[in-house]
Amino acid sequence: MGLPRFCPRLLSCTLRTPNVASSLSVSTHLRVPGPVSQLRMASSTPRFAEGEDPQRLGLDTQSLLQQGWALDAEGMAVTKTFHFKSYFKAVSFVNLIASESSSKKHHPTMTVRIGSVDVHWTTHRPRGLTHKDIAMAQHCDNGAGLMGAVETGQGLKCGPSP
Ligand SMILES: C[C@H](O)[C@H](O)[C@H]1CNC2=NC(N)=NC(=O)C2=N1
Repeated sequence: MGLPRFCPRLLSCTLRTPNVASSLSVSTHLRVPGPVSQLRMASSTPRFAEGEDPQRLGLDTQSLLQQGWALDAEGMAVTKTFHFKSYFKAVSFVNLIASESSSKKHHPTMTVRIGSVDVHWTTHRPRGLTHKDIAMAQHCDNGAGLMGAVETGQGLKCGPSP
């Protein structure tokens, strides 16, 4: 098995000044589907659902953002990827969250990979971020600690060992 071959066009992109325009052009070289205008960027402003207390939730949301959570493009969801040393730990984490979701009747979208889990919390009705999303995101952070989550880059990865 040989070394990965570099794409000269991609290399020239990454060597340019790292401003927004160049990172967009790198993304198009990496074949992100759809036009550049549809690229999803994280929002910096949370949008809380009707009936929520933005003052209280605002502080809690800022704490989450400092702990590695991000807002989605519309500011209506919080997302985070948790990394694990084994697939079993990743699935156990999913089950832990699933159990709390069932009891609280509030459910995430989760994508399980061999050594990581993407978690996405939003509220569908009323539409936007609610105290339930914030509480469940905090529960995820606690659960990840219990399951031995590791730093980004330290999780199990698919593919041949080096
Ligand atoms: C009736 C039931 O409790 C509701 O449909 C719940 C189910 N789980 C949910 N989960 C999430 N994430 N958002 C919701 O609005 C939601 N609604």
